[in-house]
Amino acid sequence: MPSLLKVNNLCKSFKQPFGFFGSKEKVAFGPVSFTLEKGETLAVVGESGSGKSALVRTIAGVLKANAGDIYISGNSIRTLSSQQRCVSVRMIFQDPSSSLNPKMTIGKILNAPIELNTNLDAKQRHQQILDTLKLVGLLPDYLAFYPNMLSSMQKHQVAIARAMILNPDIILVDEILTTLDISLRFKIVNLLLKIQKTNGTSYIFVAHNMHLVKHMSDQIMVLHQGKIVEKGAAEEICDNPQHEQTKYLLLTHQPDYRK
Ligand SMILES: Nc1ncnc2c1ncn2[C@@H]1O[C@H](COP(=O)(O)OP(=O)(O)OP(=O)(O)O)[C@@H](O)[C@H]1O
Repeated sequence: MPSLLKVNNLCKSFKQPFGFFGSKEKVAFGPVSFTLEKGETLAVVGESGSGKSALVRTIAGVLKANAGDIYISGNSIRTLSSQQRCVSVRMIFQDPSSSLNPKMTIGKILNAPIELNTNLDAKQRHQQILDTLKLVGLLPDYLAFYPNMLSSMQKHQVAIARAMILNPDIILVDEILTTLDISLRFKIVNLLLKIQKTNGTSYIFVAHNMHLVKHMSDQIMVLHQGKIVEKGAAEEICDNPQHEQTKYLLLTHQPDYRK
């Protein structure tokens, strides 16, 4: 049986201005290869600029790869329509506060992806929105609220609801915990784990901090200057790191409860 997600020799580089008229290629990451199975969490860790966000943005289709292939359940994403891709893979962006449109109510924010990507009628869409709000622990009253009326925690819950609204197989989570204090971080991690248990969702979880992801990930992949320098079972990587960069990340980020 094919893996839920297979990433094969994926590469991304950006053109940067060089000299007066020239340009040069800046490699963001690659070549990167890995697989992700149903219900599994892969943490992508690395120092700032190591290519983590560019990698998940490329998998989400926000950025176009320069080379390599992505397969979902054995199908190349080149053969999938943008709707099929949206239903399979959703992304939660780095800062939920700025990624929620301040001019739209929560109801409209959650309705947009279903209206764009499914044939459900208004009643069915409303029911799906209510079910998803319940899944993330928000009351139906929030449908009429605007993002500026929500706490930081509630904005994160809405961002998770927006990612879950189409019940995707894979959610890409790009460093959403950095703006939260420790107790809220654990609440969000617990919410993501609860959703994974009930819906069988797979996560690719981008983080700086290895201690934070140790207990919520099945695998950890360490990126350094765009290359995978270490990859394996989360406990094994944290307890017995082999690469200097992994050792450095473990040393520089102490467990959160000690901060
Ligand atoms: N839109 C862009 N244009 C040009 N270069 C970019 C662009 N996006 C990223 N890069 C470059 O690609 C490299 C990887 O960036 P990326 O944002 O993926 O790193 P990161 O590991 O997610 O860092 P951070 O943890 O700080 O978010 C960096 O050198 C960055 O400057």
